[in-house]
Amino acid sequence: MYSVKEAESIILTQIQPRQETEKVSLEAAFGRILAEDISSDLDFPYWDNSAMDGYAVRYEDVKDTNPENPVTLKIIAEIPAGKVPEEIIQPGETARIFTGAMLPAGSDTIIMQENTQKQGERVAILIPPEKIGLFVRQRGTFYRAGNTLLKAGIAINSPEIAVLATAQATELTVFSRPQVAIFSTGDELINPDETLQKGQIIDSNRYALTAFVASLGAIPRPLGIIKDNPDLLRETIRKAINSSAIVLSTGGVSVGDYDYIEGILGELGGKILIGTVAIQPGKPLTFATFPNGCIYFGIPGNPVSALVCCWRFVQMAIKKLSGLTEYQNKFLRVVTRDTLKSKGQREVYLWGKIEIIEGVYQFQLAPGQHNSANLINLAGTNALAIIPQGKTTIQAGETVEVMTGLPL
Ligand SMILES: Nc1nc2c(c(=O)[nH]1)N[C@H]1C(S)=C(S)[C@@H](COP(=O)(O)OP(=O)(O)OC[C@H]3O[C@@H](n4cnc5c(N)ncnc54)[C@H](O)[C@@H]3O)O[C@H]1N2
Ligand code: MOO
Ligand SMILES: [Mg+2]
Repeated sequence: MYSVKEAESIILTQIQPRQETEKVSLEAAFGRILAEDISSDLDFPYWDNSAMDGYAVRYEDVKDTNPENPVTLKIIAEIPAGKVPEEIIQPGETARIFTGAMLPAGSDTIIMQENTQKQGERVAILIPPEKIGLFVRQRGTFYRAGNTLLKAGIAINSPEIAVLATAQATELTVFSRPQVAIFSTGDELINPDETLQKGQIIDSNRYALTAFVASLGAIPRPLGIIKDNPDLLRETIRKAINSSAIVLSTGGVSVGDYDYIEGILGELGGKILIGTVAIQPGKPLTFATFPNGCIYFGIPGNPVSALVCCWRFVQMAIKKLSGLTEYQNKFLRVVTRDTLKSKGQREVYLWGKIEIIEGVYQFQLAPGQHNSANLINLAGTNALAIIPQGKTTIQAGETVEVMTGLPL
């Protein structure tokens, strides 16, 4: 049995970022992972421009002005945004200017309108600027042409979309989304639209895992419920490993007589690198690789175990494979409002919520039973509190390590 850290390292070692890329338009780039470094041949700002509606002045002219005896300047031009100024500001002159408009030659400072008083063709500058260059957005001060703007391996969200638009990257190269096959195993399972007969269980894992995979930007390929029948399982697994980058099955990985997954993976040429992990819930996690590069996660069937394994292990695997540079899980140390208990044998993950209470993050256990079959109180959670192996109690008020960012 591997520790959680050992299992994490075994899994990550096997996963290489995919090489397949595709071109997408800027409009279709949101949520994708950039596969090329982006740079621009434009400085940003593109040219010196005004940060305020006001007057473009020479600092020398106005630095000693005051409200009692203001300097007045002759207005020789009006420069709205978009206009290229032709006039050169000489001593004693100014130009009316608006936010975003190009600075006229000769001027070096902007006086905001509120600190002036217009007097026909002239304007009185009532308050001196604190420094030369005030309210001028100088060319190239945010970005110099030719440098890297965005690095390959980042997720494209709204801020990156703005940068890409400004860099005129109307078509860009992103990593293509990996396909993830998903199926549930078990004779007892039925689909949610079927009538429950005695002894049966409604398949929730397939739906949970499909949503989980989609939330990571990969393409889920749900393959349904497969009976605990070695021939059916073998055929399904064979097809899945030949058509997907990652395969996720749930159930059939423990020590029961109907737990066939591990044996079949071996028969099909899979290399089983993990059979059990000292994690609760989720101990019978199976991890295997195939010669064609396919990665297989045999995930325990209990619904909470299934999602905890996905969050702890499959999440980073999908992220790394998808090309994301930041694929590691995120951990925080926060105060727990509840006392957290463990038998001490495995690393225990308790589901709950981190909430901001009086401005500080705190962890609160999900109410109800903490049982790996209780998927009901998993709803609404956003974090897993971790009790290290060997530790039995973390008292309310103490700090606990919490894994955040669950893609629910
Ligand atoms: N003798 C032992 N028994 C068990 C052990 C053990 O170490 N020794 N480990 C337990 C742990 S921990 C877990 S977790 C489960 C894992 O079991 P399997 O992965 O083999 O899964 P199944 O036996 O097929 O099912 C377990 C449980 O989960 C329900 N299930 C299965 N699939 C679904 C689904 N798609 N949707 C909803 N619920 C599902 C299934 O009905 C069972 O109740 O083994 C323990 N046993
Ligand atoms: O490890 Mo199992 O996943 O507790 O139910
Ligand atoms: Mg079983």
